[in-house]
Amino acid sequence: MAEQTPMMRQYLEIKSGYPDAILFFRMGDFYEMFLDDALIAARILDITLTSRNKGSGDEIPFCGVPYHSVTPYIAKLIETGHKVAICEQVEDPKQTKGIVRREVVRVITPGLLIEAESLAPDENNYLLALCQGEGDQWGIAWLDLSTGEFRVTELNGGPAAAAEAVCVHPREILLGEGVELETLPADLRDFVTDKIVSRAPAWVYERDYTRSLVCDQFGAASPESLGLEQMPWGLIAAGAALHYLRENRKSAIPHIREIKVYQRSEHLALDPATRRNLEITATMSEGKKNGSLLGCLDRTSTSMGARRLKQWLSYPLVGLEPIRQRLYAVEELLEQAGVREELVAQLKGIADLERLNGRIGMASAGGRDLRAMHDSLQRIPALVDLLAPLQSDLLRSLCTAIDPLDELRNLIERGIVESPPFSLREGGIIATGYNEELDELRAISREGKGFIARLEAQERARTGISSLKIRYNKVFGYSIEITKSNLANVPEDYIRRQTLANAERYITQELKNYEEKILGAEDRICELEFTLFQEIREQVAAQSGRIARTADGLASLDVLVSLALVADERGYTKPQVDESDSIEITDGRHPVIESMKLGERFVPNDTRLDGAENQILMITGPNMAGKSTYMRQVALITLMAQAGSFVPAAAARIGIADRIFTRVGAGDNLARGQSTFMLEMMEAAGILRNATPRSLIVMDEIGRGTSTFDGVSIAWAVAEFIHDTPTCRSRTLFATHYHELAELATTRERIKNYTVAVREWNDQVIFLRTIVPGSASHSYGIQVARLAGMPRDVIERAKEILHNLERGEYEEGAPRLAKSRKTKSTEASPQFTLFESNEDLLRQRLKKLNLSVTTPLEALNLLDELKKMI
Ligand SMILES: Nc1ncnc2c1ncn2[C@@H]1O[C@H](COP(=O)(O)OP(=O)(O)OP(=O)(O)O)[C@@H](O)[C@H]1O
Repeated sequence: MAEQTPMMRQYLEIKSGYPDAILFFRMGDFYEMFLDDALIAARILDITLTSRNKGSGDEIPFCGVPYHSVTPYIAKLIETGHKVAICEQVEDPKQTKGIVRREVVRVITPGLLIEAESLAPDENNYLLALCQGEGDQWGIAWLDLSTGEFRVTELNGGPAAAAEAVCVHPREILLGEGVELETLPADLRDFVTDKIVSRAPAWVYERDYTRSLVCDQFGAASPESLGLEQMPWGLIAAGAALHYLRENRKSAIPHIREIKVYQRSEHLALDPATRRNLEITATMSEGKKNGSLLGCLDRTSTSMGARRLKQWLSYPLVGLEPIRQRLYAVEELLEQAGVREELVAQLKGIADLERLNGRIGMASAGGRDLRAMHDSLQRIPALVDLLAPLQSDLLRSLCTAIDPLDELRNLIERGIVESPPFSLREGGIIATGYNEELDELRAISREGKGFIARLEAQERARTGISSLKIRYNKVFGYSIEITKSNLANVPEDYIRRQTLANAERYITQELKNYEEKILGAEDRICELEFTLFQEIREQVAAQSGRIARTADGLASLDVLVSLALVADERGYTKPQVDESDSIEITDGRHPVIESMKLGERFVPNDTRLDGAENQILMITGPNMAGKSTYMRQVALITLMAQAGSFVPAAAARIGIADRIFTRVGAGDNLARGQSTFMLEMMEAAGILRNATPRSLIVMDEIGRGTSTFDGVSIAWAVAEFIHDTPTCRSRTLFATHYHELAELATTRERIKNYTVAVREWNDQVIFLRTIVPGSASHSYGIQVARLAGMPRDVIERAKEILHNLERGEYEEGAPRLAKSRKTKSTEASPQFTLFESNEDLLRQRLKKLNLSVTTPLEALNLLDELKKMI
């Protein structure tokens, strides 16, 4: 770098402190970027790249954006994963000799965005800090700077930590300097790999330092008083997040006032695969809200409500009482249709108070933000009146939490004009009557303007020049403009100020005097208005705790109203939630498929699951019959009930589940070097390890990713394990194309067979979509292939092959199934035992019998068993 002008030296010095950010270097009305930053920014922002010292061999590439329209440029850089450091001039250039002092006042990172334009209204924007503790303990802290939400927890093991991180869905992840991604547990590494990872210095992850940061931020004497005594790693993660925040934000964050400490066991556990498979908040194929459960249930009126609904569906409850409270509230809002409608009308007029509160707290809110706060608060008294007569505990407590904040509303009403300008520096924000001095200055300015008009008329009369005009211009101030043709009539006391192509501009002493008075007053007005505005904003910020509580109450209210609305429109019913082990659903429907109205009427189905007789429902049935839909519908109804929603069924009793597991379909994870089948087995293994008798498992075609014999053996053994293992014994929906598995119901008392009814007609299959007891005899795969438009020749040939296979015959060049396999494998491997005839099994059973030690009762039982086998 040859050019070392003082300015460039200053730039390089500042830039060296922010190597991983694009430095926006303020120069007058522009932010300039230099060198590599300029190359990156010019490409992403599509702006012109130029260079200093052109042609000298020491060219310095640079580009710039105007300061007043910087937000979209920053947003674009952030969107593409960059950080932006804003470097301002921190002294008045007019008062400075030499180079003006500059400082970075803020670093904007993806996880620390607060600008409304850069944030999706119905999505939180989280920064997640991870800290690995001893014994594979993980501290996780996550915060949304835009709303002030801050949560912390601790988890045992990489998979659990990864599952939580997936659920939080952060925009940015914070790790300690030196923590190599390769050393993270596989699940976490996978999660972190394609995310934006930022680093905090390693020394930050130190107990005393983080402890003091956390206590300081939340005004606590000790971590104990915050409920963090049992979470040493959570505390460090929280402290690291606060450190990062302070380093980058460089200003107070008063709206982050509460730290919510939670345990994973407080919520229905859903592993990442299950969240994906059940399409709870996003569709599997496109990752979109539309088409997911959230999309189907979201009728909220505010962004706060939309975000809260997402949280409720992401974190369903397991506590009976809180679930019931939500359900009672929805029930009351469902019954009170009139109140509900009026609540919706009020809620629709309420802005995003959480984010407004954040911007006000961080002193980045403008006049329009304050006014939006005012207009929202104005709706609260009516809303509270509507809520006051309602009876349910939850609605009553929301009614108390929602605070009309009258004095704040009055303050803004008195202080801020109805439609304030965007800029804070150019006046026009503060209402008349709010401040005496301001009113006086405005009178002077107004008077001055009247004077100008009078002077213009007076000078026209004096000179006889009817085209004479008094003009104002930012550089030259006021002047009298005379066109060239009238110059002969210019009086002697006019002093020339500026020459234009067709005119001359003059000043008079009188005009100069007034100019000073008016412009002086206008400068003072802008200054005073800005000060007054800041004072008002600070007074509002001082109440950020009350605003946060109100916003929180409104968000929950909005969700409850939305749930009631959907329940009403779609005929959902209130589930009876209890601590039994039953799931009993009458006429259940799949909420999303039903709402899509695809042309086919949705056929409702019943479900009965329990720990005594109906633990595992073994569902066989043709392709395309509706097995997956049915199983997902049961899982979704359970999840909805535990989130506090009514459910798509005529009646439902839900014994609370601690976890829902799904093993559905198969997706490759080539990045991790695992095959489809490997992944399927890993997921299944995870389920068998973690499921409890309170869990709900959905197993859809387990084992189909390998050969038939291997697959059926695995499926069989998995079903047996779930049935026989006391610590697992979960309520299970098990769909399979291996019709052999239906045999399990004869030997396992809690396995029941179901199938999806179809009608055969003219070699075609008609799906009736009804789940009935019994098992299917074949899959109708070929008929489905025909429906899918497979060439007729292929269909005919497939039928021929199937026919031969079913008769145990095979022809040269055609597939050989059981026979070929059996001949290859001479020894009876365990999987073949499944297909041995009942006679073989009978023989084996009798062979093992030792009559000398068998009691008469045992003999009788055995006889009974053998009889059942045939
Ligand atoms: N109860 C129902 N009422 C109406 N339509 C249904 C119902 N259940 C499923 N369907 C429709 O049938 C289609 C196939 O359902 P699904 O995928 O559940 O079948 P499947 O038995 O799991 O098939 P496969 O075994 O081939 O995976 C779905 O796309 C859905 O639109």
